[in-house]
Amino acid sequence: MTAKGIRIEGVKKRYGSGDTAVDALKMVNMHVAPGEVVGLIGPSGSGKSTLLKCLGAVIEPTAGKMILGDDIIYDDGWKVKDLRALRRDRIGFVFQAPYLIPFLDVTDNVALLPMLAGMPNTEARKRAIELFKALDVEHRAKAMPSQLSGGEQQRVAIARGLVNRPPVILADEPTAPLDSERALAVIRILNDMAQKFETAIIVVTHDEKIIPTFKRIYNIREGVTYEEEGEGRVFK
Ligand SMILES: Nc1ncnc2c1ncn2[C@@H]1O[C@H](COP(=O)(O)OP(=O)(O)OP(=O)(O)O)[C@@H](O)[C@H]1O
Repeated sequence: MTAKGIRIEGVKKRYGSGDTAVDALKMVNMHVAPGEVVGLIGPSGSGKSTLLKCLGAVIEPTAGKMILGDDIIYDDGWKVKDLRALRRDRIGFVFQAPYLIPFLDVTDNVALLPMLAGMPNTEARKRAIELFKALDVEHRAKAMPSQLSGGEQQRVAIARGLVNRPPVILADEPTAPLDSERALAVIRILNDMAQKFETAIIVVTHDEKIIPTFKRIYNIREGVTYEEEGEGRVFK
């Protein structure tokens, strides 16, 4: 058992109340160690988005415990005062679409988040460029988002997810629009970044192309998580 990374114990989420109540999460147990990338899979309506929203402190669970690093962030109620800072500094998000701001160059797109956290512009841009080096898009640092290919835009979006050095990254269908080769490249990058920055990464996916790459998978069915061993095919 690791103290770091993310640990979820007995998390439940009920939407609404009375006759119309929906128990979207009935029993969620998960742990993801620093440096690990796990898959979260499950049929439509099984609770994947609800779980990501709880983990990302976007909605409040109904019960259970969530531990981030050494801190209990939720225990039948939020245990951190500033949820905005928690989302900004300790959780990185990567979505299916890159959602880059079209009128900022790609470096500013990534530097914006540390700047919101109070980092001076030059330092924030420097940090963005360091990530671009690791992600092999440094040569595009001054380009506008519309001048980048889809795969390059997704790498910039990954840099944005990593830039505040969060201990956890939540990736929601990050490879859905990509072909096989690019999808596997994104997974390889996420694995490299997880190890380099000791990040715990959760990838929600339906993408058959990448499911065999995970060493560990959480399968969620009707709001209950089941841990499974994955094939870990590419990264054995
Ligand atoms: N805001 C809400 N109010 C009431 N019920 C909700 C709400 N959001 C989701 N649900 C219900 O909770 C259950 C889980 O939904 P959720 O969106 O988490 O599933 P999912 O696994 O992400 O599905 P998909 O793969 O289709 O996106 C579903 O029955 C859904 O109808």
